[in-house]
Amino acid sequence: VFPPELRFGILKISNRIFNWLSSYYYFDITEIDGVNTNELYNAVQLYLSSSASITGSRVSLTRALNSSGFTYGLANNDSLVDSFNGITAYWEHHVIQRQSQTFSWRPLPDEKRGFTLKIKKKDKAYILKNYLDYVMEMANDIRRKNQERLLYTNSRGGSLDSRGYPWESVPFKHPSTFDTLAMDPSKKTELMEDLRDFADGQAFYQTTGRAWKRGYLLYGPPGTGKSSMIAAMANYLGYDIYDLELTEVNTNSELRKLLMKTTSKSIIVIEDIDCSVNFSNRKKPNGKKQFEAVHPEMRNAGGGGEDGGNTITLSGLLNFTDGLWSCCGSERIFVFTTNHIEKLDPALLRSGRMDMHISMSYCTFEALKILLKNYLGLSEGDVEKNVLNELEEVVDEAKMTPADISEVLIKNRRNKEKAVLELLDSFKVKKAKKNRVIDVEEEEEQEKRALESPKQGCEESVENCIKGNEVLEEDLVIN
Ligand SMILES: Nc1ncnc2c1ncn2[C@@H]1O[C@H](COP(=O)(O)OP(=O)(O)OP(=O)(O)O)[C@@H](O)[C@H]1O
Ligand SMILES: [Mg+2]
Repeated sequence: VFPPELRFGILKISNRIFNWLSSYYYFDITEIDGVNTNELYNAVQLYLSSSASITGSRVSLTRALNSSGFTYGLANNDSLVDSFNGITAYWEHHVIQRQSQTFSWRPLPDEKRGFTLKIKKKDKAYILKNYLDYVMEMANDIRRKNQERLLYTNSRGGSLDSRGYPWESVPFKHPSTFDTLAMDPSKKTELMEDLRDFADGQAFYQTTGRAWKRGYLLYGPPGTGKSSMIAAMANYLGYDIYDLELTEVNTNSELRKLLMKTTSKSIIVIEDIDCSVNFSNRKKPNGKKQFEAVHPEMRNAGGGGEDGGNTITLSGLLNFTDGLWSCCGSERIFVFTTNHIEKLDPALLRSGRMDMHISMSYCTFEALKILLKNYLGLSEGDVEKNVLNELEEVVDEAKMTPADISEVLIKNRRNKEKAVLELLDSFKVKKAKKNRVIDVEEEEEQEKRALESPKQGCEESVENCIKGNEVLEEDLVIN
């Protein structure tokens, strides 16, 4: 009816009248907010997935690759009513096909998704203040209760996915727990208490003005349970794991972006930190510390600035764990692992950065008892007294890792007695080998000393002689 030039104006006016007459407010929660993924969208989806199953509305069912459970979701373009403290909230899910893009800096998903929340105007203040916080909290709870934790990796390098996310994730299902971890019980209890204090310590961190984060350095020989310990930590606290592959990160700013995209209640892991970075090249000619990632192109790319050049610098890594950027989220744990703690820069080790240094070492008798219980179901009383005594005698000197021991136990697990005896044999063989090596080394050392001694004596006498002359000369000058 109306001419085209009037249509837009009339639509605008009619919208205003409608809004004025309507007793409802509408809030749009889109999946992608500008360039970033909207966390509220994901939370609403998860929260409604629990309510949708109750009200019997139409739901969409998904099961992610490798996932152990189904995820319910509000079906496309479906709606649902939820009530919160006597207030009614209407949710609607929109899915619109996106028009084909001619040009975009970043590819966007084919569908544009979002939720619309409809609430009475009089409830606006209350809903905005309490309800949305409640939705976020419930979503976090649901995720934790599902026991479905995620393991994230940045193996794609610096490239982002269609939702602007640099991390890829898979469901995390490592079965390691503190019960299955063989280590000194007192150390284990100390660590578990520390983790619990951290997770419950929001108020403490707030009052002391500290960022709510904690750093752990796990060090020790290969096969002593460092990676298993990280899995146990994640399972104990119900946190996600971000496994940061430093060799895939090209610059400090990329590192910072990765950090910004991690969520709270997570463990950020850098495994084998001494191998991911080139320590031979830490000192720049001008004396500044350089911390180049071992990356073929980067080695050729050369220096770069202290920050933001072509390489990751030590200061970039320190900022990542301890600087202002490290608290862009909260409740985060940093874990570094290494086989060679002596190779690490002291700046990385100081408290505040790595709050706890945990040594994972060769199997002790206490740890052995845990392995026997877990692998063979044998308690201390089930093993013959003399065998147990022998095990206790040799275990420390044998210097076997829990990984070596678990191999012997797995191989013989059908016959428990044989498994224990074979383990004892392995201990003895290992101990004997070690003693032989020590004997040979000592012999070699003695031979070397014998060969060097006349020469040493000669050199010493020459030195003394020179010194004597110097003294004489000095005396002469003084006189
Ligand atoms: N302390 C331990 N308690 C129980 N099992 C262990 C322990 N240490 C090692 N294992 C077993 O040995 C295997 C290897 O352990 P893990 O990968 O945790 O060692 P790591 O210290 O991370 O080694 P690396 O330094 O080579 O990365 C695991 O599958 C685990 O079953
Ligand atoms: Mg490991």
